Amino acid sequence: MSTIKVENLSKSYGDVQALRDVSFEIPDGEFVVILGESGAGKSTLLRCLNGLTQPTSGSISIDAEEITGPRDDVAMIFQQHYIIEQMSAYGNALTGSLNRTSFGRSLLQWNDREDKLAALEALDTVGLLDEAGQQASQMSGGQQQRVGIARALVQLPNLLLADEPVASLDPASAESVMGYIRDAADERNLTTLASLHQVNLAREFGERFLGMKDGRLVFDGYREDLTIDVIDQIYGDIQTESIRSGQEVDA
Ligand SMILES: Nc1ncnc2c1ncn2[C@@H]1O[C@H](COP(=O)(O)OP(=O)(O)OP(=O)(O)O)[C@@H](O)[C@H]1O
Repeated sequence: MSTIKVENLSKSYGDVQALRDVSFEIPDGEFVVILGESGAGKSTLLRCLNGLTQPTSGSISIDAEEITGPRDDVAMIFQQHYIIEQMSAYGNALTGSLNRTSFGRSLLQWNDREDKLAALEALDTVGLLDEAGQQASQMSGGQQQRVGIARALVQLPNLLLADEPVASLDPASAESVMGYIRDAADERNLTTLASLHQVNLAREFGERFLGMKDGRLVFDGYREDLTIDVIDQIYGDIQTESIRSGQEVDA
């Protein structure tokens, strides 16, 4: 539920220029997929958006307010689940309210009624309401990732970021988890940016696409504009050979 404006964003790590003069705007509620080869700058862009990395130059604003560090209303889903294995799915989801509750209270589940309702609603969104009491360690990788999504939703974010959220899952689980992320974003009209390696998944779930190469934004457009030639431009020919023959693609 936020408008994002990225202006002339650059980031260098010593001699490595991870982002080069990247600019774009995302209107409220759009679902954006970031594509690019390994090292193209996708994670750096997401880390700048969640305030964990300071850009070398340029700026990012959310609803006209410049990002200067981590914010409670920006949630991130990672490739690794980072969930607490000994805790139930419900307990893990509740930790998303940490920004509103002390960690101790959250661990003891002394949360407000609203937080508990938010946790149950989020578990419902990711199809895990019936498994709310199940210990996370007993769950599959895909279920654990859905718990991670629920936790991000309990944070009540205005901006949802996902860095390779399905990279460690098998193709069927990856598709299912992407579906849950998309549904969660649609239900809550959440502005979302997700980086993905799998071009086919990106085309299935993305609304708008940002293509990155060597730290530059080389494509910004919607599904109908994401042609094979554009994918060639982002990845080179190897990727698209498999797309043409209809195979699953992993960048
Ligand atoms: N903390 C860091 N220190 C030094 N160099 C870094 C750091 N983080 C990223 N880089 C470099 O910046 C460039 C962009 O990296 P980034 O992780 O943003 O790319 P990416 O597109 O997310 O790649 P991947 O898909 O492999 O995660 C790469 O050359 C990478 O080696």
